[in-house]
Order: sequence, then structure tokens, then C-alpha cells
Amino acid sequence: MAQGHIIPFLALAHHIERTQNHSRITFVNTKLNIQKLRSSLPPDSTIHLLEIPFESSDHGLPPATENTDVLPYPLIVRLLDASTSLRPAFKTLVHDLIAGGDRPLCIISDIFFGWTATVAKELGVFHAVFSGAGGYGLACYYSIWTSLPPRQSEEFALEDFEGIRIQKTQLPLSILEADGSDSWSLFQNKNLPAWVDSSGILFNTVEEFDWIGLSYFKKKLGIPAWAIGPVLLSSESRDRAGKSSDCKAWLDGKPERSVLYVSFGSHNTISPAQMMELGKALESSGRNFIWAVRPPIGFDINSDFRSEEWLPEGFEEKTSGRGLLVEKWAPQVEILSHRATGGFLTHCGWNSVLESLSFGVPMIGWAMAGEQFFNVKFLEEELGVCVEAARGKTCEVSSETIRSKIEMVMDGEGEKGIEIRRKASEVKEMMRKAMCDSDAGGKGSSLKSLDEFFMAAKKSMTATAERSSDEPVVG
Ligand SMILES: O=c1ccn([C@@H]2O[C@H](COP(=O)(O)OP(=O)(O)O[C@H]3O[C@H](CO)[C@@H](O)[C@H](O)[C@H]3O)[C@@H](O)[C@H]2O)c(=O)[nH]1
Repeated sequence: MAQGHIIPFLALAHHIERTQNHSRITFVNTKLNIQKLRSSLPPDSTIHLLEIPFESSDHGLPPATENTDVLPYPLIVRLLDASTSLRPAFKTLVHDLIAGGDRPLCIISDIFFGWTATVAKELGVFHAVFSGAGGYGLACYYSIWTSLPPRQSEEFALEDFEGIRIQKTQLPLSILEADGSDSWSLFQNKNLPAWVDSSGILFNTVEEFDWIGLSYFKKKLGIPAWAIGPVLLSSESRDRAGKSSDCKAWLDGKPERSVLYVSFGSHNTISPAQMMELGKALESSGRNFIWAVRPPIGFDINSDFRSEEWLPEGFEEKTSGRGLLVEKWAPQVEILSHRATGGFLTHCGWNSVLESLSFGVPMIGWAMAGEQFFNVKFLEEELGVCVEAARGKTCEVSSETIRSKIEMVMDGEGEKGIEIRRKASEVKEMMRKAMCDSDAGGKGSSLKSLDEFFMAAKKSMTATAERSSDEPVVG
């Protein structure tokens, strides 16, 4: 029930539809999310859409709230918790399919729907969690949630993830405030342990560069972790195209790799003070930029953007011609794929990371929540494709610091600028190969993993069928 999760699920559904012959896919979600999805499916799509009932106002949420993108941060955990109420309707749905002779081959569910693994186990259906997050970032997140660090430590080693040290400033607010009895702890204490009921985890990532995190899950949960990515949604398959043509036309007039794209994903925003500093940094950097803007923390996230109030005085006039503000939703893939885009200031949500790297665009990291802090650590320390600019939605940042990181990444002639672009190109190539079906060497690793996953699901289905035919008929 979040755009950042629905997008990779839709991409996965398209990918399965294309690569696995004769598979029938049913996409299950609540009414409003299904409505949005319907508009983004091509007319010839074989993907079925099914709604399950959900009344947000029954859970202390505003009416018609079914997606995190319309919610302020404090209400997100309430939506997650409310989503567990879908369990009986979901169980009935799967039960009815089985009773009608249409047993599903497998159920693939989101990381926040741990309970679906338990339902699948009860009904004897093969189940996998699909993580739109990467292996390394999710491994840190899982490890910390299942063994909360002492509150006073400024830096600590992860108990079950060898060699990884985390600083307190890298913890999302939900974990910083967790004491075992708060809403996030209560939710995660139910959600994460349920993953062991699953038969494996599918990751939207690539084995060749994300094996550390994948190994963590194989060892920790004793189930397979299949890297099947990157599965990405093309700009044509996106429902909310934003100001598509405006951005493209604007980018067409800019030199190669000269534009910095700034966006913090589908629902995050920063504090008013941070927004002011970021504005100053973009102004003083003298660089071209596209900034996907959203009202800062403390203001209605769905309201119009007031640049004269939230950005430095005269910002739009001073950056006219070299800066473009896009309100609420930008055509991100179109921007990242354009030859004029040379860098991405991002919160490092995993979809943004994959989208950026699939076009070889290096990043400036500013994590906001969830596993994003660990993604930044991974991208900077392990892959060398990112430099960190700031941490969190409330930290103090100065325009000078942000500007220096912008210059470092956007400077195609400086040592760092050259190196980071080289590494980003290397990762882009790894991603291409993982999904490649035509190189002389045969299928790429991610395509092979998806085949393995389907083989495991089919084997399990055959075993279930054999078991039920062995059962004595009771009159
Ligand atoms: O103006 C915008 C903003 C976002 N997007 C798209 O929305 C998605 C955003 O996904 P992501 O970058 O992963 O950010 P979040 O929406 O914040 O993602 C959530 O889901 C991710 C995958 O599980 C996690 O890595 C993040 O921590 C979690 O916040 C991407 O496909 C973007 O292309 C747009 O097209 N236009």
C-alpha cells in the first residue's frame, strides 16, 4: 500500500508475464490502489486485478486512505497496522480459488505483509516475500529490528550480520524511538518473524553486487534468497506521468550530463530549514537541476508548493533557465534516462537506486527513513557509486556541505567525479548482464534465479497434488 512498493510489484508482474510462459497473474490490493493500477496496464495485458475490502476510517485514518503517499509520516505505521486486517478477506480469496479448482502456483507478497506467508502455509500454497528493497539494506534493517541496539550507543556492531557497524545517526526515526512497546515495534514484531513461514525471498537486485545481503538472509532464515532484478517499470508503464513533455523538452536543451535531478521518492519530504539550505546550495552551485518538490514537514503534503515561502528569496528568478521545479510527481525514469542528466540527489529508496544505476547515473545520498541509510552506506562504501550529503529529515545541514557534494559528483573532470561515474557504469553493465537473455554465455543470473524460483514453486505444487491424491477419501 505504497507507490514505492506497488511500482516494483507491477514491474515484476510485467516481467513474469513476459518471461514465464502461460503464467496467469492476479494482482491483489485495495480498491483505490487497484483503480490506479488499472489505468497503468496496457489494454492487452493478461494481468488480472482483484480488490479486497478496506475501510481506512475504521482504523483511525482519514477516509479513502489506502496508500502511504497521501499520509504524513506519523500515520504511516497506522496504515501498516491496519493492513493486517486484510488477512481474513485474503484467506477467503485464496481458499475460494482452491475450492474452485484453481489452486495458485504461488503467492508473492510484500515485505510488510508477513502474515500472508502464514496464510499460504495454512492453505498449503508456495509463498515468497518480494522485496523491492536491496539485500544489503534490508539485511541491516532486519537485523536491527530483530535485535534493537542499546539506545545510548553512538556506534554498534550488528549482532548477526558480521562485520557491519552502524552509527546512531544512520538509524531511521522509527528505530530510534523503538522501545519494544511502540507502534512500529509492535508491528515489526508480528511482521518480520512471520517471514520464516515463507518458502523464500525474491529480491529486486543483482547477485553479482548484492551477495552480502542475500547471504545474510539465506543463513538467518534458512530459506532461498533469489536475486531477480532489476525489474523496472518503464516510463510508458507509469500511471502518473507528471509533467513529462515539459521535462523532456527542457532536458533536450541542456548539455550532456549537466543536470542534477533532486527527488526524495514517493512520499518523503524534508524540514523547512533543510529545504531552505538545499535551495541555497542549488542556487550557489550554478548547476542545472530538476527538483521534484513537495511541501516540507509540518505542512499538508497534498497542498500546493509555495516556493516564495519555502525557498530562498527570489529562488525561481535567480535560477531561471537552469532550474526546473516539478510539483509532487516527476517523470523520474524519463529524467534519469535522458543524456543531459549527470547526477541524482536522492533519498536512496531502492527503486530510485536501481533506476539511477540502470542508466549509469551516480548519486548523492540523503536518506530519510527505513533501510535507506543502509543503502547509502552500501552504495558509498561497497559500490563506490554515491557520496553521502546528509542524514535524516531533521538533521542540521548546511548549504555549503550540500554544494560541495554536488560539485564533487557533477564535476566530470575531477578525480572523484570521474571515478564515481566509472563505477556507476560498471554497475550498469552488471545489471544489464544479469537480465540478459542473448549473450553467448547464456541467461543472466537474475533470469536464471527467476526460473529456479518457478521450478521450486512447481515442485511444491506437484508434491501437494500427490499428497492430496494419497489422502483417503472420507465419506
Ligand atoms: O516524483 C516522483 C517520485 C517518485 N517516483 C517513482 O516512485 C518510486 C519511488 O520509489 P523509491 O525510490 O524506492 O522510494 P520510496 O517511495 O520512498 O520507496 C519505499 O520502497 C522502497 C522499496 O522497497 C524502499 O527502498 C524505500 O525505503 C521505501 O521508502 C520510483 O520508482 C520513482 O521512479 C516518480 O516516478 N516520480
